[in-house]
Formats: sequence, C-alpha cells, structure tokens
Amino acid sequence: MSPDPPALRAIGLTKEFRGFRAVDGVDLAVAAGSVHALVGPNGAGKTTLFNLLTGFLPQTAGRIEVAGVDVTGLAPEGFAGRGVARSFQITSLFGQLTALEHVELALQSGSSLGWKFWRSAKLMRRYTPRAMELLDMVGLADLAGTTADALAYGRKRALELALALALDPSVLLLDEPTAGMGLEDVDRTVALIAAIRTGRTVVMVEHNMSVVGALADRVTVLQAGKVLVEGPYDEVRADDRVITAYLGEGAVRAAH
Ligand SMILES: Nc1ncnc2c1ncn2[C@@H]1O[C@H](COP(=O)(O)OP(=O)(O)OP(=O)(O)O)[C@@H](O)[C@H]1O
Repeated sequence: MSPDPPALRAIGLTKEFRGFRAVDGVDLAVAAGSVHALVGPNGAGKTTLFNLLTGFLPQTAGRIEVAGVDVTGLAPEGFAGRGVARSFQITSLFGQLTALEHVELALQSGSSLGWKFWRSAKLMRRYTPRAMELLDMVGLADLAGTTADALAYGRKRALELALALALDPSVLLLDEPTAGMGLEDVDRTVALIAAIRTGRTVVMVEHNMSVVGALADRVTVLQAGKVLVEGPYDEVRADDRVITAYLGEGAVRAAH
C-alpha cells in the first residue's frame, strides 16, 4: 500500500514581484496530521508562501497539491472547497457584531471568504448550538455576547481561530497565531492549537521559537525565498546554517 500523499505539497513553487523572487523554487511536503512550522528571518518569504498555499496569491511557477490533487491556480474558494482554510485577520472582523454572530455567519456562509450576504436572525439561530461549541473550544463561551470591538487582542485572535474552525478544515493555516500576545495568551493559544490539531493538519508561520518547539512536528526554515533547512525542531534549531541565518556568523562560533 502506498503511503498517504502529503496533506499539502508545494513543488518548485515560485513567486516573483516585478522580477524579484520572494519565493524561489520551494519544495514542501506537509504530512497529513502533522503540525508544520514555517520560520525564517524577516523578508524570508514566509507570508508570500503562506498566501500561495491558500490561493491568495497566484504563483509565478510551480505546483500545489492538496492530498495529492493538483490545485495550482485555484482561487481561495477552491482551496477552501478542498478543506484548506486560513485563520482570519482581525481587520476582517465586524466590530459591532458579537463573537457568537461572527461564528454563526462563518458557519452559515460555509466559507471564510463569503461575508457578502446577510441572513435573518431566525435563520442564524439554527447555527447557534454549533457556534457555541466552537466558542467554547477556543475559550470564548463567556464572551459570546461581546462585540468584536470590545474583545481584548488575545480574545480577538481566539475568535479568528473559531472562524477558521467553523469551516472544519482538514488543513488549517495559521499566520503568526501568537504574534503580539502576552505570555498568558501565548500559553493559551499553544494549548488551543494542541487541542484543535486532532484530526487535521496545521501549517503555521510563527516567529516565537518556544511555540514552534511546543507544537511543530517539522519545521521548514526559509531564507531569501528558498528552503534553507527542513526537519524536526531539535535538529533544525541546532543547525549552524539556521543559527547563521538568524544571528550571523558570530553566533555560530558563540554557540559552540
Ligand atoms: N506585494 C509585493 N510586492 C513586492 N515585493 C514584495 C511583495 N510582498 C512581499 N514582497 C517582498 O518579498 C520578500 C518576502 O516577503 P514576505 O513578507 O513573504 O517575508 P516574510 O518572511 O513573511 O517576512 P516577515 O517575517 O517580515 O513578515 C520581501 O523582500 C518583501 O519585501
């Protein structure tokens, strides 16, 4: 029996911005059921790769597969339709809607992308039980009636996760899930991701190495648009090439 194809795979993926290669021939295979972190110094191409892997940017060259199926060139809706979802950006929350209403809308639209139409409160109520479950999962049950505007930063990020989970994706992509958080929220988010990874594949861009160490099965380090190193966290963090990429030559000498 052949092994399962990667949940998400990039082959020679390349993105040029006016001739500048932000992502340059990246090969990436994210094993089904794994948590895979994308790391690298500023400007390495993480966000661009993330956008390519969710259909938010068209690639210049290369191929993307979801569970072995070619999805190259599909729009974000096409990726979502194949079970690939990304966490929402805070800016896309509607300040005056409650946390519960946000999740109900996400459930109703069936897609993190379709906020276009509005339904009656009565129709929405059919989604309330599942929406409450999702809010409970991310620790927001007590804040279901709070408007997004009134949620603290860490709670907004938790709401973003609930919205992504509303799609029940098989592959969940998280863009810096702990960025800007205090320690307590970071710990809470790590525990949450550890809980929601069950039964799915998670790809995350993350700067915080202790978060990567706590969650990631494998780590891909990008530098100047290319894969510098790929492997388990402990191997990657001890790799001289990675230390140099982050801290410069002197840091490698200091580390030995
Ligand atoms: N729309 C764009 N037009 C032109 N250049 C871009 C565009 N988007 C990204 N770049 C360039 O591509 C390179 C990679 O950027 P990207 O944001 O993907 O890196 P990153 O690893 O996510 O960085 P950071 O950790 O700072 O967020 C950078 O040099 C950036 O200036």
